[in-house]
Order: sequence, then C-alpha cells, then structure tokens
Amino acid sequence: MTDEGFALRDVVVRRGGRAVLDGIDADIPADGITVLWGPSGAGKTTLLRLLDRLDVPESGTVSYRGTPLDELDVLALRRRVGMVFQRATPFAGTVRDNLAVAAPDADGEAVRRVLGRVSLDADLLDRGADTLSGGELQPMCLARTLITEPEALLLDEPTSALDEGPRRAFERSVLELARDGLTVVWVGHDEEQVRRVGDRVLHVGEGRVTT
Ligand SMILES: Nc1ncnc2c1ncn2[C@@H]1O[C@H](COP(=O)(O)OP(=O)(O)OP(=O)(O)O)[C@@H](O)[C@H]1O
Repeated sequence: MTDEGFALRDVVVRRGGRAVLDGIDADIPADGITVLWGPSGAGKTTLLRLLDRLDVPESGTVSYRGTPLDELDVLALRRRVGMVFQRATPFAGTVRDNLAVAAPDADGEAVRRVLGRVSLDADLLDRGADTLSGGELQPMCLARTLITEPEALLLDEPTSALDEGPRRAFERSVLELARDGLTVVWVGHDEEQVRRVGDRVLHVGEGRVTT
C-alpha cells in the first residue's frame, strides 16, 4: 500500500465554456514520479495547477495527504509543494540572490548542497541569473524550489526548452530526488522521456484521467 499524495474527487474545471476536467477522480501516490501525459490542450497543466492551488476547481475536492486543500493555508501548502514551470523564471540578481528570495535563512552549506543536487557548480553562485545558459537556468529554478525543502515537486514540462544534455541531467536530478523520497508529479508529452522517468502514468484527455 503506497502512501497517499494527492487525491482528486469528482473535480470539474471549465475553460472557455468547455469542461477541460469533467468530474475526474485520480490518485497520485506519495512515492516516485507520476507523469501526467496526454495531447496538447488535454488539461495537464490545468490539473497540475490545482495541486498547488494556483487554480481551484469549479466543483469537487483536491486533497493532499488526506487534507482538502481548501482547509490548508495556501502559503504553507506551497512551501510543502514546490513547482517548476515550463519556462525558467529567474528573478533579477545573482544565483545566490535567487536562492535567497526563496530561503533567506539558508546557510552556505545548504546552498551548496542544493546546487549539488541539481548538478550546478557552486562557482555559479555569484553569476547574474541573466547570464546563465538555458541549460543552467532551469536547474537553478529547480534549486530555488528545493531550497525550501518541499515534500512534493510539481514539474510542468520542465525540460521542453532544454537540449539533450541538460535535459538528461535534469531528469537524473529528479530521479535522484524521487529516490530520496520526494513526491514528483511531472507533466510531459515526450513519450520516451515518460518511459525514462515515470514510475506511473496518468493519461489526461477528453476531460478524463485514466491509468
Ligand atoms: N485561462 C484560460 N482561458 C481559456 N482557456 C484556457 C485557459 N487555460 C487553459 N485553457 C484551455 O484549456 C485547455 C487545457 O489547457 P492546458 O494548458 O491545461 O492543457 P495541456 O494538456 O497542459 O496542454 P499543453 O501540452 O499544450 O501545455 C486548452 O484547450 C486551453 O486552451
């Protein structure tokens, strides 16, 4: 029996008059990497955003570890459940500044450790985030999420803008994080990547979610 991560019950979300999620029931266990997979426009991002309360469903319930999200303080939830978006979103300043925005009290050891977890060199700390390559930016965003020590990580097609080398490095980082106990929900549509990273796949399409 796996521990409960997220549970959705009879969840409805409408966009532009259409039910993108039409009364879905889905369970996302706490262990391993769950991939949300499906064609473009199927509602994967919509579903992912519900898990961090960036959106709320029109009806139905989304729970995390047994508690409905609307009973949790939203900022506390987002400390426990971190998110990395499709496009890297660096803040102004250095890499160190970016990490400090997320965790002002993190000490040097914690900062170096988190960079190590995403395979970034500590030499980058004093570089302006705007000088990083595409392949360095997304890992930095992952590090910025990890430094708050979340229990769960939501990834919205995080490698779609990355070349093959950085893409594989990002995958390895997340596989290791999941092995160390982080709950991961990964939106993807690259079938080979889904096979490489997914412990299980939820298919999203036509308003439904199926295993
Ligand atoms: N704010 C919005 N207003 C109107 N329609 C929206 C809005 N957000 C999403 N949609 C529509 O809802 C549907 C689901 O979008 P969503 O981004 O969740 O799909 P997706 O499966 O993540 O797609 P992709 O793989 O292209 O990112 C799409 O048809 C999209 O056009």
